Amino acid sequence: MGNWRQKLWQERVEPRLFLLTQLRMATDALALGTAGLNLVVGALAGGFVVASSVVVGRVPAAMSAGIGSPPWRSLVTAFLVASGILFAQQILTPLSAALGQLVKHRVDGLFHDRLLEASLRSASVAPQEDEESLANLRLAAEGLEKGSRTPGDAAAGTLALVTRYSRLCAFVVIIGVAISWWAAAAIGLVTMTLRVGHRDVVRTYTRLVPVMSPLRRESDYFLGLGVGPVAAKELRVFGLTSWITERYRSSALAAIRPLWRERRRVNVTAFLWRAAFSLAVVCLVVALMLRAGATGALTLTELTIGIQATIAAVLLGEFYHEADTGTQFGLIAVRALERFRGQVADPEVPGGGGPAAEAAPSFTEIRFSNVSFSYAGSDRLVLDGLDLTLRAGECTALVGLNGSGKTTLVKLLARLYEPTKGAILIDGRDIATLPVDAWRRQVGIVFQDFIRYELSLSDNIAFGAIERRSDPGQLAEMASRAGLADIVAALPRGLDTVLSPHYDGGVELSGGQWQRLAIARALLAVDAGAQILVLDEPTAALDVRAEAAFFDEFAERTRGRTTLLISHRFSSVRHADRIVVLSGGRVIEDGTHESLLARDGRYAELYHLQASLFADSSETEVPR
Ligand SMILES: Nc1ncnc2c1ncn2[C@@H]1O[C@H](COP(=O)(O)OP(=O)(O)OP(=O)(O)O)[C@@H](O)[C@H]1O
Repeated sequence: MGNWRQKLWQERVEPRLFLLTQLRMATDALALGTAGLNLVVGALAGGFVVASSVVVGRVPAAMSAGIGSPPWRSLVTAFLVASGILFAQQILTPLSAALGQLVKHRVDGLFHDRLLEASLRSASVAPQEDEESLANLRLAAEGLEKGSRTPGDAAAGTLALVTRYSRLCAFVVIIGVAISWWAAAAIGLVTMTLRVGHRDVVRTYTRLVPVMSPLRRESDYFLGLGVGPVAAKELRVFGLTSWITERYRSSALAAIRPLWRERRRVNVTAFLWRAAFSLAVVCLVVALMLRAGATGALTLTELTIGIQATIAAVLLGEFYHEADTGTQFGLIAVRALERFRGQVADPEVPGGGGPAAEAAPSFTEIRFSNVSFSYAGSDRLVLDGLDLTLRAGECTALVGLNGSGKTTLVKLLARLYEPTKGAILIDGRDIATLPVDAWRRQVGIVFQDFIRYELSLSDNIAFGAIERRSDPGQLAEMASRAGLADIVAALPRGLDTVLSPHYDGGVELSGGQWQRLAIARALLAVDAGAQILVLDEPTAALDVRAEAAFFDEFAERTRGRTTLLISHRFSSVRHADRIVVLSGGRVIEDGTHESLLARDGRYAELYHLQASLFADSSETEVPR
């Protein structure tokens, strides 16, 4: 297919076909009913032009024959018919708008489902971190978040076009029948010339959306920082309030500038020739009609019909506010979602389609065999031929400098990404061959950047094994194991308390309390059958006493579990059965705390460095 044809197909035809299927699925009868009603509303406009022209045509005879005469009565009849049509238009137009709104909401509801399904369908998190697919996802969601220019608007707008175009058809046919088909064709051409011009302006603006969106994201970000609670403290403490205001102003201006430039271009040049052409044709047609009227070739009724229909038709050569913004901008989201769906087809996640019910086997070891990995869009190998064996029932600690790849290793273990090279094997079987959901149920993780869900405390714990949500006893037990018993007891609604001050009766927890909650979540996963527990910096926000208590409890509770512990705190790390040091994407040291100290390598260097820092400080905390 030629380039322009492909573009035409992708930009105009495909999204419309998709919309039509959505209309059918969501609103079969409703869409058909609305389209039928809109057809009637359009036809009524033509009927009114004819009826009101007949009224004008009958006035001279009625006036000369006088009140009560047959011409007078036929004038009254024509007037009543015209009034009836006007009345019907007044009733049906708002009804059509209301049905259009119903269609909009139904299609948007469907699109919401489709958007969520597309966003969550990928087993890997790569699409959510890939800038190109993320941009499509944002474009698809943008309109829905604001509630305007949505796919529903595109659907309702498409139906609204039925009114406008049926009105135009009615006027053209009326001119053809009453005056001449040449005049009808000329007026139809003028209307469509003006109309296409207006619609193309909107289309030009829609092409700017992908350009403006990233620019607007920056200004939206500064606005969010300025008005939201997240940065409120720092902006004030660091004296950044005027700087933020200025950055918001300049980024907002930068975002709107492409639109201003384009608006000047299309408004000044493109309209001039269209306006001149249209004016010339309309003047010619009206002049010919008046001449025919003057010579008696047209009756007064025909002349009135011709002039009324011409003016009404030409007025349709405009921007359709109820249809054009919706159809043009709403289709952007439809196209963006289709592109995103293509990008998350995700054939590269092996085992992803397998039956989730197939349980992952129990195992004696997990082996990272020659595993290499680099993130999409980067050539840098974060893991570079890594070999590591985690033995079942053992607690292995992973240490290394910032950026050495510890969290990345965990993400591969959870199959959020697949290795670029090599494999992760459980007792020799590649985990990529297991159904991804079944495998993930084997892994309970506290991520370093765990999520603080603005939901109830019990939901925050239950997310570790959602099927246990209805077991408050077990959720309370997990809270207690993670050291939250006192907190729960003090909360107004106990486990049901919503953890956000933005809700009535909601509360905010401290950083350390949130961390305990994330730990409770992972403990629930383990209780529900996960064989591997991963803790990425689990005690970073805990005070020294809480950390010590956590590890005493932790050692007790996780005995016999396969545990992977990532921490920069050597006081935590030394509790592990085995310590592995990561550097340059590989394991460079492996042993117990004592053996690694005796070896006097990287681990010993980092340990002594941290110990000396604590010894130098006035704090009494030292690595134990
Ligand atoms: N989603 C991502 N996309 C691209 N690069 C990433 C992504 N996540 C991490 N990286 C890069 O991968 C490297 C390893 O990151 P990782 O988070 O695994 O390190 P880490 O050892 O856990 O660090 P830290 O001790 O600071 O938590 C870093 O250079 C980081 O910039």
